[in-house]
Amino acid sequence: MVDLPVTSGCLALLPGGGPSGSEGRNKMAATMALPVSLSGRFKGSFAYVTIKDRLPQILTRVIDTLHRHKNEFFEEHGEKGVEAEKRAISFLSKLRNELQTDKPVTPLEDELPDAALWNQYLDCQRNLSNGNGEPSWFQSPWLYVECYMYRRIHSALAQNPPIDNFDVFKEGKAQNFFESQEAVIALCTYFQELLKNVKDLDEKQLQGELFKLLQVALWGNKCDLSFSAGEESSQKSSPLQSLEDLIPYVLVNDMEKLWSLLINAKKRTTDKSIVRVDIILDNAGFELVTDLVLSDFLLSSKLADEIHFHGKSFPWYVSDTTKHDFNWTIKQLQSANHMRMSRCGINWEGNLKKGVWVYHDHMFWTLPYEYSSMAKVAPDLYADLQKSNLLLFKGDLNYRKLTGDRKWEYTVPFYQALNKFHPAPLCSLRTLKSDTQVGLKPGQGEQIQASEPEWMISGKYGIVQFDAAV
Ligand SMILES: O=P(O)(O)OC[C@@]1(O)O[C@H](CO)[C@@H](O)[C@@H]1O
Ligand SMILES: [Mn+2]
Repeated sequence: MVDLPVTSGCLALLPGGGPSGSEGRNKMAATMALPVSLSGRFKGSFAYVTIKDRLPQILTRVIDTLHRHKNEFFEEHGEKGVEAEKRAISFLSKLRNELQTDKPVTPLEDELPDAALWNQYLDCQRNLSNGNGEPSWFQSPWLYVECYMYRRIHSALAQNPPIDNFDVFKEGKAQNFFESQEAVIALCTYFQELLKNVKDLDEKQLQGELFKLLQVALWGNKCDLSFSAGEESSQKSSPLQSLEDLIPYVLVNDMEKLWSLLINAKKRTTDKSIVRVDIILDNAGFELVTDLVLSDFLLSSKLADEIHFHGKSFPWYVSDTTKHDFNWTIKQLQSANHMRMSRCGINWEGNLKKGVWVYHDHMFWTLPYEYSSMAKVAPDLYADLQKSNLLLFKGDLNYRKLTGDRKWEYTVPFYQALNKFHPAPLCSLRTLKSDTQVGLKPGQGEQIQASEPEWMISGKYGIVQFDAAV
């Protein structure tokens, strides 16, 4: 892990920050004020309901999980394990109380490598509040306090050896994987059949298969567990069957642009150059399998030569993928009692060994920053992403961080909401589970709103939204 500069915090909120581009669109983004952040201070908003109801529920589940594992901790570590469990539970109960009573956000007291950055970020939030009280759970930006909660859960465990490596969300992630078994089999079977003749497909057919697997990866994002506050949320039916019916629910559909980018990159590659695609992962379980199938397709069809995966360095937003989840999933597939599934697992392990699949985790992904701050906060990560031909950002939280989690007008161009975050061409594959959306046609949002007030938070709608980074 690199040393991050401790001097930067809430960068996007600093007036005049960031490079000033010569291009017209750049200038516009630099001079326009950013809309206000989504926050629990807007009573009745989705942020408010999440902080009031869903986050305390998640904390209660975490506490229950620790209780349920008490005997296991005792068997593994003796009395020390039980003591650690008690300390972690009391830390988490205190956290839940702070949240529910809208107490000020407190500095982190652990000594993990990112603690200084979090505390710096808090200082910045304090400065921004301009004497309007301390940053607190309901008053501060939703994105900040929600990320902070997951960092405090991490702290509760990390500070309490010998249970410091226990992932409180592991069971839920595994359950989601097992309950999606039928859908995983259907997808692996389809894919293994496709592989048999992938070399003979003409461009039109290749495009058709890419579009299918992109949509499967998009709808795979319905299955996250923080949304259901940890209750089961798995894929029961074949993910390929309903794609046609779901097309009207794809509100922004830039798949053609993705195709052009990939096919042109493939045609331009020489012996020395390679096409690299990066996937900024979201949830483990079924969604991760859809991402791995898409990645395998990109390699097998030679649309890409290398895939780089970016996961989380500690358990995050209940179902997000850590390195352990990534390796666990591939192992599960490998050892499955189903030929097509195990074929997939074996191939994927091979891809990792050959170095054509590379897994990364960077501290930045579990910090509260919006992505427009990446170039300053994590220049090494930004520089790495610049080497990519295409960045695929999976899921809702990534979209919130791409667009800064603000009250944007629906018709604001995606380019503008990215607020100078353009390391490489990028695309968001996301089902809508929070009330922020840009890049819609005039009237499009209002029209859906009129008949379906929950359209932005139900996960029923999705986007494949592309930015060319020029
Ligand atoms: O990023 P993901 O997994 O698609 O979704 C995470 C998520 O469920 O967490 C937040 C609610 O707590 C929502 O904003 C968001 O939809
Ligand atoms: Mn997630």
